[in-house]
Amino acid sequence: MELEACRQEIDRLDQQLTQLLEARMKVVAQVAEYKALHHMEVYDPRRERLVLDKIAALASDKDLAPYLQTIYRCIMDESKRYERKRMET
Ligand SMILES: C=C(O[C@@H]1C=C(C(=O)O)C=C[C@H]1O)C(=O)O
Repeated sequence: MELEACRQEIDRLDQQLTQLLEARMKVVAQVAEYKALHHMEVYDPRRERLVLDKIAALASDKDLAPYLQTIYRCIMDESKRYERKRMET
């Protein structure tokens, strides 16, 4: 595939990813509300371990699993940052 065609495909996928990540963050905001109400910690290492294991299991190309897990660690870090911000207000 030519560079321009690859970049067009990346742009199309980024549009989908942005929508999905936005939807994920909206659910994270609901989790923050629940945790605030029930006096729970934002960071749940057990749940994060489960998410990372699930991502590795879901990856059809196993060579990509460690990269996807790194991306997910970053996503979950930002989820926690957003949860804490939501809990302040
Ligand atoms: C969203 C949650 O809060 C945090 C963020 C997580 C995530 O983004 O998947 C997972 C666990 C928590 O550390 C949760 O507890 O489910």
